[in-house]
Amino acid sequence: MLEIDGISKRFGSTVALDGMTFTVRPGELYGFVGANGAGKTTTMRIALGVLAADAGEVRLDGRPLDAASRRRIGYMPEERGLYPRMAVGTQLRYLAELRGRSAADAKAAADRWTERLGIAEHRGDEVQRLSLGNQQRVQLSAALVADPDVLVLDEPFSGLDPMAVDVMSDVLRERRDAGAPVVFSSHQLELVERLCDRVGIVRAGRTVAEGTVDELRDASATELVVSAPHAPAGWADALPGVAASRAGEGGTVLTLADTSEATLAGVLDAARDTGAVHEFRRRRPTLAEIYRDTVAQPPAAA
Ligand SMILES: Nc1ncnc2c1ncn2[C@@H]1O[C@H](COP(=O)(O)OP(=O)(O)OP(=O)(O)O)[C@@H](O)[C@H]1O
Repeated sequence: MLEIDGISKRFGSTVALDGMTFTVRPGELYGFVGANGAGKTTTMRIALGVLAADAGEVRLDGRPLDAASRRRIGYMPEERGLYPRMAVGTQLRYLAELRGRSAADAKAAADRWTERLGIAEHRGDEVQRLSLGNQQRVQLSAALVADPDVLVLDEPFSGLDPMAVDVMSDVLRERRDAGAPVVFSSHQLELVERLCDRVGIVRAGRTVAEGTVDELRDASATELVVSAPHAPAGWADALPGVAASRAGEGGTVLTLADTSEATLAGVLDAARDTGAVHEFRRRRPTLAEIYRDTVAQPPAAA
C-alpha cells in the first residue's frame, strides 16, 4: 500500500502541494487527474524521493519511505529519463542491474519486457532513433524491468497510438491483478474512467474528490432525464427542487437542486399529469463532466 499523507511543497512563493493526501491499495489501479499545474508530477517526484517534501510523509506498507523501499517502486517520470545514445537492450539490462538484479536476470527481464511491449526488434537501436511512442514503451520497460512491487507512472499514455494504449493498459491491469498498487496520472479521462478502480481528482495541490468512478458518478448525479412526449415546453421549470431544465437525450434533462424522495416524486407526478411517461431516470455524469464540475468549483466548495 502506498500512502501519500499530507504532503506540502512550495517553490518560492508558489504553493505546489497543499496537504496532498491519498492512498493506493494493493491490487488497485489509481488514476490521478487534475489540471496542468495541479501538483501531480510534484507528488510523484516526492513519492520517489527525487524531491523532498516541506511537510507530510510518504509510506509504503505502513513505513516511511527510505532508500531501500524506494527501490521497490517502478517509476516512469514525466520528463522521461533514458540515455539517448545507449541501445535499448543494454540500457534496460543496466537499469535492472542497478536495482540489484544479476546479469542473467537483467537480460531475461529486458528480453521479456521488450517482447511484451512490442519493441523486441529495437533492442539493438539507440533510444534516440526510436519514435516517441516506442521511446515511451522503452520507458515503461525501464519502470518494470526490476520487477517492482509498486508502479508510479507520470502520464504513461500521452502520445501513444491506440495499439500502444491497449498494450499499456493490459500491462497495468496485469500488475494490478498481481497485487501491486499502481498509480498513474493522465489527462485522458475516458481512459481513466475505463481503466481505474479508484480516481483522485486534484486541484491546487490537494485531493478534492476521490472514490471509485461509480461512487463519484453517484455522488454527482443531480440530473434526471424524463421523456413525457405530451408535456408542454417548460413543464418542469417551476417544480420544487428543479434548478434548471433543457431539452435533450430524447426528452427533458432536469438539473435538481436536491435529490430527495419528495423532489423525485413531485417531478414524476408532474410528468404523469401531462400524459404518458416513457422514461424517467437519473443521469449519471461521465468522469469528464465530474472533473469539469469539480475543478470549476471554488476550492472550499470542491
Ligand atoms: N522545479 C520547480 N520550480 C518551481 N516551480 C515548480 C517546479 N516544479 C513544479 N513547479 C510548480 O508547481 C506547481 C505544480 O506543478 P506540477 O508539475 O506538479 O503539476 P502537474 O499537475 O504535474 O501539471 P501537468 O499536468 O501540467 O503535468 C506548478 O505551479 C508548477 O509551476
